[in-house]
Parts: sequence; C-alpha cells; structure tokens
Amino acid sequence: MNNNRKKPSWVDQLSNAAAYIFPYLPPAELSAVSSTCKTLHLVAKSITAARSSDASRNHEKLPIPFINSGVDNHPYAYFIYTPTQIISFTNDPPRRPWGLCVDGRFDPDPILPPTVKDGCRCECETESERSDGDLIRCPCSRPKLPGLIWECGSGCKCRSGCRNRVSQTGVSVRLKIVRSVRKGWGLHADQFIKDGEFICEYAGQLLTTKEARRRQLIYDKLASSGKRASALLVVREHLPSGKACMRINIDATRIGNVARFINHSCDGGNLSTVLVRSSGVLLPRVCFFASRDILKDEELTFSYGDAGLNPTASKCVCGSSCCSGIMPSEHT
Ligand SMILES: C[S@@+](CC[C@H](N)C(=O)[O-])C[C@H]1O[C@@H](n2cnc3c(N)ncnc32)[C@H](O)[C@@H]1O
Repeated sequence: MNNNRKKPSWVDQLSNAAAYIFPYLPPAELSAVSSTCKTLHLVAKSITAARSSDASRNHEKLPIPFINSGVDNHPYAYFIYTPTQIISFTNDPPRRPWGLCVDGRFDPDPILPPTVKDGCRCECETESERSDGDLIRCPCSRPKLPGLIWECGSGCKCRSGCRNRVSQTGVSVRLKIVRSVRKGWGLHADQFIKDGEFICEYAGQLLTTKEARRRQLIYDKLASSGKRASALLVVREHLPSGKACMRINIDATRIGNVARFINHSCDGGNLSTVLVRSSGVLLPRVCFFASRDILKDEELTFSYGDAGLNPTASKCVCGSSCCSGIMPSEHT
C-alpha cells in the first residue's frame, strides 16, 4: 500500500467545497463570498463565467449567452429557468444550483424545425378512430382564428416527430441576451431567422387574474422607483362565440425562460404573438414567431399593448418612428 499519497491541501479542500456550494448562491451572495480570499474569488469567477455563457441553464438545445460589452457591471440576470409554462403559486422558489460547467452537451449543427408558414404536414389522419371507438378530429382540420394555431398533441395519433408540433421543439434558433444602457437586457438574434420561424414560448408561472393584479401593483411600484424590470404578460383569447374572452396571465419575472428578455416596440417589432392550442392539452401556450426575416444581431421585439394613459407608466425608448414615449402597462 502506498502511504505516501499526498493529502489535499486546505486550499484544495476549500476550493472543492466552494465548487459544491457556490452554484446555489444568488449574485449578491456570490459576490460577497468572492471578495473574502483569492481561492474563493477564483471559484466564484468560474461560476459567473458559466452562468453568463448560458441563460437557459442547459435547458435548451443551444446555449443562450449574456453579452455585456462594458455597459455596466452586470454579467448576467438571475432568475429560475423553466422551458415550459408552470402552474405554481409558491412565492419563494427553492434555490437550485446554477453555474456548473457541463461539456459536450450542445449539438453544433441542429436540424432546424419547420416554420409555421410551411403549413401543416401532419401525418395523422384527418379523422381517426380512438381505441374506444370514438372519432377524433386532427387539430389541423379545425377552423383557424387570427392569432391562434392548433398543433398536434397528446390527443393525436401521431408521435413527437410529427411536423405539426412546431412550437414543441424548444428554442432551436441561435439567440443571445444583450445589455443596453436604456433598456437593460434584450433578446437578440444570433443568426439569420426566416419569416414565420418559431422563436420561443413565453414560459413562466401561470397566474389567476387576482394574483396577476396583486403582483402587477407591486411591479409598478418597483418600476416607478427604477428598481426592477418585471415580465408579467397578459394575453386575451377571444373565444369562437365572439362573446367572451379568456385571460391568460404568465409571470416570468422570477421563474421564466428567454422570452422574459424580449423588450417592447411601439411599431409591433419583428415578432408575432400566437396562441398555440394542442390536442389533448387544456391550456393554450403563448408563442413567438418571426413576423418577417430577421438579420443576425437584430433585437427581437413585440408590442406589449397600447400605451394608455397611465400617469405612472415608465418611459418607452423603443426608437421606432411611431414611439408613443410611454410603456404600455396592464391595469385591468
Ligand atoms: C419583460 S422585461 C424585458 C427585459 C428587461 N429589459 C430586462 O432587463 O430584464 C420588461 C422591462 O424591460 C424594460 N423595457 C422593455 N421595453 C422597453 C422599451 N421599449 N423602453 C424602455 N424600457 C423597456 C422595462 O423596464 C420593462 O419593464
């Protein structure tokens, strides 16, 4: 037996322990411990580099880096990543690790999915029989309403490879999150994106309208003191009767995906907001598709709604020729 094996030094032991604990720390705590000694500073630096390299925390097929070219000292934004919408009413999500390096995960040459403008190529039959003898209609054959598309889902005979599941593939285009002086973080294309291509879902916590209103008041207060950017999206689906509409509230402020970084543009921007319903799934999802060809490095934007007359609303700096100068705010 070799008794001469070298014991790890206390510096190595400290560094190993820090590598386990630091990925659980939010930025302020990470920065505080980082300033205590050189060893901890180096571990914190590598965690920060890993966090900045992929906002999706390995949840998407491609990494989505944060880019801050000297605008200020924010290397990344801190939030919990969810690739799909979640029904959750907890106020305090538990801490999870973020910042460990995982090598060799990304497919360098992914197969791009079809675009929404390719039309339906669903291979399941228009009407097919379920095992219980009932006929089910393929969602592709349902009447289309503006701003709403039907995709195949768990209620269809087809499998996940079906071409009518465009928005169920996750983020498949190269994106990056870029810091700017006036708008904070913003989502940008990191490749050419074709008109009609699927960009991403707006994922976050699905809220009741009562809870959404409660949170909106808090966010408005924080925004008026210049404290925090919120990401609470309200979308209304007009039901086929035309007499009622369903309100969908998605809050991506603390738990969300890349869509929480999409800034507002008064001219409607370059994204279409589309409600996607799929067979066998009760709730619709809010998805973004390119509304025109988008060049590499262009910022992705959409209209948050009408500016209205909210006197406490913050200033819009979208820069479009029809900019109202006021950010839209939800107060209904
Ligand atoms: C959904 S977040 C978008 C990401 C945000 N920029 C960030 O840094 O996290 C919405 C917030 O971004 C800012 N924002 C978005 N569009 C803007 C615009 N056109 N002008 C000024 N601020 C904007 C506002 O602070 C708004 O509350």
